[in-house]
Amino acid sequence: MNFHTRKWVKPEDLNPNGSLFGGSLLRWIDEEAAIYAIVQLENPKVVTKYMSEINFVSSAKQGDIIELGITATAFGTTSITMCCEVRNKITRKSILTIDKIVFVNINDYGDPTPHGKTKIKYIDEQFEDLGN
Ligand SMILES: CCCCCCCCCCCCCCCC(=O)SCCNC(=O)CCNC(=O)[C@H](O)C(C)(C)COP(=O)(O)OP(=O)(O)OC[C@H]1O[C@@H](n2cnc3c(N)ncnc32)[C@H](O)[C@@H]1OP(=O)(O)O
Repeated sequence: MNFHTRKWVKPEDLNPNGSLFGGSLLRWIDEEAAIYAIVQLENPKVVTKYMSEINFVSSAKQGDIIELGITATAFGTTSITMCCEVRNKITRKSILTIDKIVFVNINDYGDPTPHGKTKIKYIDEQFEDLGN
């Protein structure tokens, strides 16, 4: 899994216990998964359909640097399924895992539409396409 995005836990991200607010983390994950799905499906119109159980493994605190990792696990006809892990950038300790996040490729009317993708496209392949 590639950990593309790093976040610095700031005072505005904290819950009353002084640790990272779960809602902030989920917002960052939804955004990260949306960007991943847009890039993979090459369509800016995608919506979150489903998230499986969210396991908050350990907490993060103010000043921690955390990193978000997303990878595709399955390509359906109109959907893409991903898994996610968030960990501490320095200690590599796991903070959260989600086994299954499903995004659906939609058309201008908001209806599911086939994306035609079957496998992960890596960054270097995307640059190769641009160069050719
Ligand atoms: C480089 C370019 C830069 C561009 C720059 C732009 C930046 C701009 C960023 C914007 C980024 C926006 C990111 C928004 C992220 C949200 O926040 S979206 C908001 C929250 N989500 C929603 O509102 C969605 C509401 N739900 C719906 O509208 C409808 O349920 C949907 C999603 C259209 C699906 O409709 P449906 O009738 O349920 O569809 P259905 O045909 O039954 O199923 C579709 C697929 O979902 C699967 N599915 C259905 N139910 C489930 C389930 N419970 N579990 C798992 N899979 C399921 C089906 O198996 C099917 O998959 P395939 O077999 O086709 O692969």
